[in-house]
Amino acid sequence: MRSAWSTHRIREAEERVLAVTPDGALMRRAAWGIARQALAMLRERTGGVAGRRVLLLVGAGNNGGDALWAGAFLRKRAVAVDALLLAPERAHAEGLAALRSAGGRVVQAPTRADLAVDGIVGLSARGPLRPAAAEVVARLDAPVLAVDLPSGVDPDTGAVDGPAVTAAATVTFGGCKPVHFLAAERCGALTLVDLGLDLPDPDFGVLDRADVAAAWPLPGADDDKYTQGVVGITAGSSTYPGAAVLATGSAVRATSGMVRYAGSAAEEVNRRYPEVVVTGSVGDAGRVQAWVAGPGMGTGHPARDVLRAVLEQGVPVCVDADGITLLAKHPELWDARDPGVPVLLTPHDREFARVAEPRGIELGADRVAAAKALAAELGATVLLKGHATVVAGPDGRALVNPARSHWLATAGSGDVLSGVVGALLAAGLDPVLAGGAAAFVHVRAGELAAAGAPTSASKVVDAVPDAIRDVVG
Ligand SMILES: NC(=O)C1=CN([C@@H]2O[C@H](COP(=O)(O)OP(=O)(O)OC[C@H]3O[C@@H](n4cnc5c(N)ncnc54)[C@H](O)[C@@H]3O)[C@@H](O)[C@H]2O)[C@@H](O)CC1
Ligand SMILES: [K+]
Repeated sequence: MRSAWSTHRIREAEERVLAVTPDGALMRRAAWGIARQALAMLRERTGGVAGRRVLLLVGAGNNGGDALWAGAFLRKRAVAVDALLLAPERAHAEGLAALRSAGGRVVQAPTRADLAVDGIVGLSARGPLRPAAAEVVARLDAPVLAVDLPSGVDPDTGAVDGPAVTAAATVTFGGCKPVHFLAAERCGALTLVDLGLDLPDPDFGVLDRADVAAAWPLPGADDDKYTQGVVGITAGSSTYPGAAVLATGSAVRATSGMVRYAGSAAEEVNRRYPEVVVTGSVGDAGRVQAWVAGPGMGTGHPARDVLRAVLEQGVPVCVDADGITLLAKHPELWDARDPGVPVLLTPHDREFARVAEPRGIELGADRVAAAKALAAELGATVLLKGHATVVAGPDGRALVNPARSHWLATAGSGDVLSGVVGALLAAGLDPVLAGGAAAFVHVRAGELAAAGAPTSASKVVDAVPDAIRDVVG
């Protein structure tokens, strides 16, 4: 698992190491990491390094200092290095001296380059690129290697509110920052240079394939259809039977355990998935180990009563879509649950706001903080959908799942996710891990279904087994 720390935590840890490290040693280690990556990129793109051209974009602080030192190292490999100083009077003095004495040039306007190094702004970045930097960046045609993070993107939230760098690669130092996962597409390939920092618990973790494989429940020799966890789905309505078919189908594809469906779309569900045991109501459904409630179920009083019946059953519940709206409209529904039993909400932004705003929690740029605050307030796990999905538990733990493509932005995609979450909750996974692993497999299924062209939620459902195979295989 990779982890991310907000900038103030990285800074505190850096200061402890700086206090016991010779002056400039940390910066030179960081700069050497940049130089190595630059050499690798030059080799890969141009077949060599000697005589290739690198343009350094140098801002006012230590981020620019890193770039200047990296330029000095590159000169030693006979790379031609030009430095464009965006705040000449505040450029890092030692770094500039090192570059000059290694034969680097200071230029007044961008020069032709095989690679640009973005040392405009790093940990202290606030807001988008200022106009002078924005103009230079807009005119670049070389690939960009970002020092620490792509300038103009908020380091702690990944928010982009104006001109910003899109890097082909980023080299960061000491520990990853939230931007690296919340705006992964701006960072390109990420490398971490170890600075020997003693870091506290991270702000959030990022599951990799091996973590999801280790967590994914696989049937053993002694398992039957009941022991792997029975999933109950209550979803759909006469207006929206499709949501029931998608969520149920996705649970069927995600587990070899049993799936039950309770609701008014029983016939449609059974026609498509004969292996599902269907009934008209939650009360008649029989025992399940977890429920998924909400997709397309409506927001009227009958749906409210169904949700209450589900919450009263004392098993983990994934509440999605209309279920979330019902919880916002009828906060007393929370009283129906046993507080010791996990509830996992899977809101998109508008659903999140419906539940959070009456409780004084705003969904601002810091999506991780907002999801954590709502999870703590509700005593429930919150999976906030978005380009990067955030899963926050009531105990302060959080996971982020960066998306790698946009194909999952399609109608019914959320119903598919909730079915996978349900399968994992029924198997007994911790809800934060269930949310994180489900989001991971959901993204993979989306990629497989799309294969580079628009797809549909039904196709994503069908791709779930391939996605699981791809992860656990
Ligand atoms: N602290 C350390 O020990 C280390 C720091 N390192 C580098 O130092 C960086 C942090 O350096 P600094 O704290 O000096 O600050 P930065 O270099 O991030 O920023 C410098 C100044 O830029 C200005 N600025 C802020 N937002 C801007 C924007 N949008 N457009 C233009 N200018 C803006 C501000 O005046 C800010 O003080 C890290 O990102 C990393 O690259 C590395 O050398 C490793 C060691
Ligand atoms: K930067």
